[in-house]
Amino acid sequence: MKGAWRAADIRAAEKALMAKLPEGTLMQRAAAGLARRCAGLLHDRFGGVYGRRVLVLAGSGDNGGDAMYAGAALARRGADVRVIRLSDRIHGASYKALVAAGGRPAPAPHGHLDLVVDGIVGIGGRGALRERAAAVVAEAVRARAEDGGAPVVVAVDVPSGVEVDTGDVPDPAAAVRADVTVTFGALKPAHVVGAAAVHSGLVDLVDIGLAGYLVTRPAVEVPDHSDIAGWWPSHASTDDKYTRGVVGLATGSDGYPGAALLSVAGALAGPTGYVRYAGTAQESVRERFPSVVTTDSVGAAGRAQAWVCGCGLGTDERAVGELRAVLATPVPVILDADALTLIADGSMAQPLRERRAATVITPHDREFARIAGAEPGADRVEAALRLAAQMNAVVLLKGDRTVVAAPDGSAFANPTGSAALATAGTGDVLAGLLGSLLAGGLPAPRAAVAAAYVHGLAGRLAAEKGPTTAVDVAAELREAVTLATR
Ligand SMILES: NC(=O)C1=CN([C@@H]2O[C@H](COP(=O)(O)OP(=O)(O)OC[C@H]3O[C@@H](n4cnc5c(N)ncnc54)[C@H](OP(=O)(O)O)[C@@H]3O)[C@@H](O)[C@H]2O)[C@@H](O)CC1
Ligand SMILES: [K+]
Repeated sequence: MKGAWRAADIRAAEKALMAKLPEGTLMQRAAAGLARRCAGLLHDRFGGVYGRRVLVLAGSGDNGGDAMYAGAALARRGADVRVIRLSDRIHGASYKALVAAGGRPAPAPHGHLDLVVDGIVGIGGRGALRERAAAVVAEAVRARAEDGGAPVVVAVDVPSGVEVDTGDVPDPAAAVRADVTVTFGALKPAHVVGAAAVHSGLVDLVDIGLAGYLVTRPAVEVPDHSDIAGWWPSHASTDDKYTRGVVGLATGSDGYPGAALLSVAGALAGPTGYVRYAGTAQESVRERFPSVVTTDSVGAAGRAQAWVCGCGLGTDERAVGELRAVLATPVPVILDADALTLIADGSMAQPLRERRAATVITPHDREFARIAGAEPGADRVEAALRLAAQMNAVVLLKGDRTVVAAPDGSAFANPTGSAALATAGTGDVLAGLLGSLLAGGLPAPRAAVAAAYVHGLAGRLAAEKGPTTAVDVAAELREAVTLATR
């Protein structure tokens, strides 16, 4: 698990570390790491640094300082380095070093470029880029498009124009879109959540010795393969289908039988051996998945270790009764889609409050708004945490980088998201998989994180093969589980 810290926490750690080091050491470490990464990229793409055309965009703070010191290092290796100074007040020592190494000031982006180094703003940036910087970024984007996608864009610490602490991008047209972001000391939320995560491109973390000085809890954590593999319920040879956990699905309706099938497909790819389906789509479920035991209602189904409720369930009287039956069970419950619509008017407040086992809700932004009264807004992590605390439930807030927030204040960002998942029915697959993980005994936050991770991988695998439907995502789940858990 990697943590991401907000700017204030990074600054506090930096201060504590700097107190033990000679002045300027951290910037030298950061700039050296940045120069190394830039040289590596030039080497990979163009075979070397010598003669390559590099443009440094330098803002008024230390972010510009990092960029100009790195530019100086590249100039010393023979690169043709120009710098656009975006403020009258720029980091003096690094500018001098750059000029001494052969770098030259430039008024505007001009001609063919191989590499742009974005040192406009780092963790000191606030709001959308100011006019001058925004104009240069827009001009660089236009020139890049005309030049067939060249140059490579490297953001220093964060892509300029994003909100570091939230991952929001107030003006996407005027924010840098990086191929690679070279960041220092620790990840920041902008690298892992919201639109800013997409603007960051590949994120490369340079160690500057900060780790031991980050004493606060990270704002958000990011799982990797080893977390998922470590958490995934393993099967002892003595397990039978019951000890592996039974997941119950109260999903689908006459109007939406497909949602039942997709949620079952998701559940079958999880670690549990036994899936019970309770609903009006029993016939299609049995036909398509003969191993699933079906009944027409939650009341008639036997026991389960977790219930999934809502995907395609509808919002009629019958659906309300099924939701009440699910909420009354003493086991973990996932509320998705129509179940979220049904709880939005507050009519289920009491049964929800009375639950002792975990509740997980899986809203997209509009469903979130129905429950919370407003869309998540700029700070998706904070919004999800607030709702989690308010409802005493784990919130899985869907998005390009799905956020999982728990009532204990922990928050996670899923790194495997894919735009391919923004298509009808993928949420049903996710809910089924999540149900299986809960029935398999994972604590709710981990189950939600692991389900989002594997589901995201499946989305990517499906997208590699062409236009993606929820059926394609379900079909890739087994492969995704194998990849994530080995
Ligand atoms: N922390 C660490 O461990 C290390 C940090 N290091 C580096 O330092 C960086 C932080 O440097 P920093 O504090 O000087 O701030 P930074 O991000 O350069 O920009 C602030 C300036 O930008 C301006 N500005 C603000 N918003 C703006 C906007 N929307 N549009 C346009 N301009 C805007 C604002 O101007 P002002 O409001 O003052 O006019 C302010 O002066 C950090 O990201 C990393 O690269 C490494 O060297 C070593 C280890
Ligand atoms: K930057």
